[in-house]
Amino acid sequence: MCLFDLRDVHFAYAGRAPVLAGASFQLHEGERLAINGHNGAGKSTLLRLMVGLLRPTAGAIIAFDAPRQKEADFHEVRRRAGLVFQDPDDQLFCPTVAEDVAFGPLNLGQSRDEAMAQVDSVLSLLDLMYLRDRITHKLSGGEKRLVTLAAVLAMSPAVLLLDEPTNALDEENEARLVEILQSLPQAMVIVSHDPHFRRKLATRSLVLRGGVLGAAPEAAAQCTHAVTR
Ligand SMILES: Nc1ncnc2c1ncn2[C@@H]1O[C@H](COP(=O)(O)OP(=O)(O)OP(=O)(O)O)[C@@H](O)[C@H]1O
Repeated sequence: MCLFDLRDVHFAYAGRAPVLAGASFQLHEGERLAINGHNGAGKSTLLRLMVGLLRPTAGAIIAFDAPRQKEADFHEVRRRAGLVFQDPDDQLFCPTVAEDVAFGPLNLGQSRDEAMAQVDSVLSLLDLMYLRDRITHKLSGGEKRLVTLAAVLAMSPAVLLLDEPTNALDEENEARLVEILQSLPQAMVIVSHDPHFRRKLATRSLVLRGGVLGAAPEAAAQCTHAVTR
């Protein structure tokens, strides 16, 4: 099944030069697609377009087999595709870690008990139970990064969109993150500047350059699926 199909997507921020100039790619079930590209190439912009936080100026976004255009179209997309933002402070806003992780499940209609059980399950999976009752804004950068992943996983998304997930992580936590992500069944898009991390996880790699996506040099060593550009 094709989870995302971006076709010839163009995008520019108001009054700025185009960031995306015909970006196309597909994400299929079971894939871990790495996207690389220089600073400012538009990788975070691409992820934001996928979940409707930005709208393309031209082109099509098809997600979970339906074209998505209006805000209402993206509500379902945001339930099924969890975006871990590059900056954890864009994502964490509750007083405690447990409340931040429970926020998504509660928003999806789970009872308080169900949400709290989900919090414990996800924090245990990530070995983060020791952070459960900590005040979120007093966490270290790496701790916040792991909590944002927990908050997204708590919503059991079908697709994970990870924007620089290793930022601020030490070697031990990066290795643990690799293990966790390898063990997850979800398809994912991994935006990362870390070639080692990409090599360990990606089943396919693309590079965003000049506003379009193309095959990455490291792709030769990987198992490849349908690459559209
Ligand atoms: N809200 C905004 N308003 C105007 N320009 C923006 C905005 N957000 C990003 N940009 C610009 O759009 C371009 C693409 O930014 P984006 O964050 O998508 O790049 P990126 O590839 O994720 O970069 P990095 O690797 O540094 O994280 C950059 O030139 C950036 O300065």
